[in-house]
Amino acid sequence: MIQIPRAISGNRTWLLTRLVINGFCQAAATVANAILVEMAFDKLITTANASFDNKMVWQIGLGLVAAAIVNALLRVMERADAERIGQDYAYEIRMILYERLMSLAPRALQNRSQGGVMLRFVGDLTALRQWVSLGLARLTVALTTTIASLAALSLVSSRLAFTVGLVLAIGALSSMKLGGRMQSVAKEARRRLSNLAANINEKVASIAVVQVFGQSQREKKRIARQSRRLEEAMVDRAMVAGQLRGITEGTAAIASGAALVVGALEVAAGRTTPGVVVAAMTIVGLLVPPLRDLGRVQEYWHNSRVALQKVEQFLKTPSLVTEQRNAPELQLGAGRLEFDCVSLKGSLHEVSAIAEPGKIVALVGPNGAGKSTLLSLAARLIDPDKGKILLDGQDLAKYSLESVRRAIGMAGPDLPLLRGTVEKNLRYRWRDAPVEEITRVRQICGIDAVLAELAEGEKTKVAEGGKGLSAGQRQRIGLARAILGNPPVLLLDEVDANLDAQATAVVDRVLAEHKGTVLIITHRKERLAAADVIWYLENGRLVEKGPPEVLLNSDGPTARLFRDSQQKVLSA
Ligand SMILES: Nc1ncnc2c1ncn2[C@@H]1O[C@H](COP(=O)(O)OP(=O)(O)OP(=O)(O)O)[C@@H](O)[C@H]1O
Repeated sequence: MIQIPRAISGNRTWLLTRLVINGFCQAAATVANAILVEMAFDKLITTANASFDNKMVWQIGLGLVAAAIVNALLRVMERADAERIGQDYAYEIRMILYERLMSLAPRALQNRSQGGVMLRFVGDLTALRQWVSLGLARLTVALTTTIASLAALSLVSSRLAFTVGLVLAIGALSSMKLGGRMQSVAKEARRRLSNLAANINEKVASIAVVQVFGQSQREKKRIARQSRRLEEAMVDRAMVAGQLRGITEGTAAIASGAALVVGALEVAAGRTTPGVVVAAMTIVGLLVPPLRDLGRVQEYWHNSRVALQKVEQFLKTPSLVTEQRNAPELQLGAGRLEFDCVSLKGSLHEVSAIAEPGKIVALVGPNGAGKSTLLSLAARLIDPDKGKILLDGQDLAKYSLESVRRAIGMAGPDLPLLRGTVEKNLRYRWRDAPVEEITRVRQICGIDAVLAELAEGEKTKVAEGGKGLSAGQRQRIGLARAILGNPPVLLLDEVDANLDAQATAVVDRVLAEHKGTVLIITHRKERLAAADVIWYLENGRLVEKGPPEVLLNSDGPTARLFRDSQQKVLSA
């Protein structure tokens, strides 16, 4: 199980140390400010008439300006360091999440909502970053500054320091008591945001379904309902956050008042000067901005706990593919692909078959028979529960995933084009492919004809999934992407389903010219003629295998499947 790094570790420990130093420096500037205020009060204001020192006024004035500038600069540095520490933490978790995402089998991800997964990368990371940079970092500096300033004050008047410290401590305790409530409202707000995001994400992806079935109004009502619920949860959260802020602001005001009252008593008792009281109030005044921010720290903390839980849950998703540590590279060979008693729960049962090098195997069978699963196993998009898959005698499970994928080319509806240019998609498998290889692939897949139809040729922009191109154009680019580099094994999943004769001709050309072994899933009888052998699957079992001329002319399940479908077409 991948461990989530601690918020403070590695490089971030140094950044936090810098923040602590910054806190001490802010305390020093605050205390310097307070001392100057005390001097101004005791030496100039209360004795102004006796001996007014013009030079001292200037010195104190300049000192106050210098302290203010230093404080402002320290706040700028603090903000930058706080952001750095939060961004660094978010970066580390983002990379862990991405690595995990890439190690998951597409099938493992299919059971999760896309919106939910997106939220891990956007909302949850924001919550974690906010906690570290706006919560933890702020807390560190504010605590350092407060403790150091109060310690300095206690040297002049311990009673004043104690009074201010006590009020601040009571304020902190009362805001902590609200923590439990904050946790539940933060969780609820997060849950509702997640529901809304998942729904909107799905509607964006399936806009045509909503429109075709005339459900726009119903879906609008659903979004409105979810938005209202989110609004309520957010207002609840804001109310608790407001209460927390009220407590911190009230605490600051009470601390000021308490310093004034206790200071008055101390002055009356002759234990301190009015200047010290004013200095104490100045310190409280300077502590107010950081304390005000602290009101939100708990909110950030609770948001981050919820986010962390979600991130942990995501990291625990079973990957369905396991790569051995330091797995060696698979050696490329002629492309002999062997399934040795392969089983996958719910999909395949003890499938054993060999695709000989350079042969074309047509996978046929009714829907849900396990054909696509067999291709996914060959590409190691999923690992079998039992049995082995061997490529040129090498057990795929023992070799690095990258080297296995280098040996495999794959095309089909589950492998859409990516956002970017046509060229980027063509070269996706091999960025620096030599011109001759690109030319070969372009020729086989009829890419030049596609480019001639596009205004900007290779530079034409493609949206996610290849939107913006016709199904035939997408199919050709997808095929070209798969055969680039001439992989020893080519896996084609219904690449010509529902396409015209021109598109079918492209598949014929690929089958004729590709030198490696090909496994092709097809529901077209004419496609079987090009195959060397047919594997017929049903209910996850390999029921029949043999050359097409034998299987299609026997009374076996393959012949029955095509006879039945033909009859259905004729009677329709
Ligand atoms: N993401 C998934 N999680 C769990 N089981 C799945 C998943 N995808 C498919 N299956 C199951 O695996 C079995 C085989 O499905 P598969 O898609 O391999 O069949 P197929 O022969 O390719 O079907 P079709 O011709 O409809 O594409 C089915 O019972 C299906 O329910």
